[in-house]
Amino acid sequence: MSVLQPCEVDLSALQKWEGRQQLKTEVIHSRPVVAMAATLDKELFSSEQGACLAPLWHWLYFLPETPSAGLAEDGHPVLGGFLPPVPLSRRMWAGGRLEIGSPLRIGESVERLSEIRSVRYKEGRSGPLVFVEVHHHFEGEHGGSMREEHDIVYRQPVKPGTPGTAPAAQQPDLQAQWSVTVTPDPKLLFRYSALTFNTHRIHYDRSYCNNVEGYSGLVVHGPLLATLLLVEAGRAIPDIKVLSFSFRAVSPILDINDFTVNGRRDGHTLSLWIANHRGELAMQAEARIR
Ligand SMILES: C/C(=C\C(=O)SCCNC(=O)CCNC(=O)[C@H](O)C(C)(C)COP(=O)(O)OP(=O)(O)OC[C@H]1O[C@@H](n2cnc3c(N)ncnc32)[C@H](O)[C@@H]1OP(=O)(O)O)C(=O)O
Repeated sequence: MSVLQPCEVDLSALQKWEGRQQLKTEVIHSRPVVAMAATLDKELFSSEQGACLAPLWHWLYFLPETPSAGLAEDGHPVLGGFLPPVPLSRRMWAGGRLEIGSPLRIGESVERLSEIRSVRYKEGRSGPLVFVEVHHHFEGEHGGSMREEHDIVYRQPVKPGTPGTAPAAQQPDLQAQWSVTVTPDPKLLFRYSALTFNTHRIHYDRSYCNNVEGYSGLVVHGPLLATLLLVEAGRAIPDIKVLSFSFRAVSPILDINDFTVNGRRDGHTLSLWIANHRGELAMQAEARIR
């Protein structure tokens, strides 16, 4: 039986995608690591053959291969292939969880098995939401092993030219031991979109972003914010080994203001967060370290 949600989302039709799988194999080449380090002005990570890939830098691999003719208006591949055809048009990266059994290594050939784990409908304070949870299992030829759960959220469209409903503001409840201010300029956003072959127009097309998706500035990539959390943690506490990482993007960071990358360590736990220019929480994360 078809279940229609208040915003006309036929959830049971979308849930037919649950269990769908995709298998890809790729060699972890050094070039993306060199380019990402240049983008962040950091020389922290080795790009030598056999070196461990920094946590979250695997997002520079297994990139989409959809031809331009197969892209939707928002720049993402047209839905209905691997991902279900959710009828809410505003996609965002909502969060994720990562368990690192053994880090992937540069030069290693890695197999990634992806599966649509669940499609869920929720009524959020900002409107109807559909969450698609995708699981990835990475196995490298030299023992690299990671499990990842990725939450993608779809939000309802806004009336062209009007601002969308913003999620409620929250204040971080922790005292930072380190805090770094970042200016999200167009060069940073362009380079991260290029490095991840991400055509989503909310990250580079200001007129589309303002007038179609209703954000008052370009949206900084969630995976870039998460990556910065661990890069700055690594600078604050050298030689940490990340065993697991989980994060949730609670409010968008826009390129019209600076933001801060914050963290603190309590034993084997890192509490990490991104705050906007008003000090409000935009992303919260936790890492287990050794
Ligand atoms: C790459 C890429 C895209 C991007 O990078 S987009 C930029 C990064 N992402 C963001 O900026 C997302 C920021 N978050 C939000 O805007 C809001 O959190 C969101 C997702 C619109 C939801 O806000 P609401 O205020 O409407 O939601 P509620 O707090 O009322 O919660 C309703 C239920 O949803 C669950 N939930 C909320 N947020 C998340 C989340 N981030 N992850 C998982 N689940 C979430 C919440 O727990 C509530 O569930 P209940 O079961 O308790 O009802 C690219 O596209 O590739």
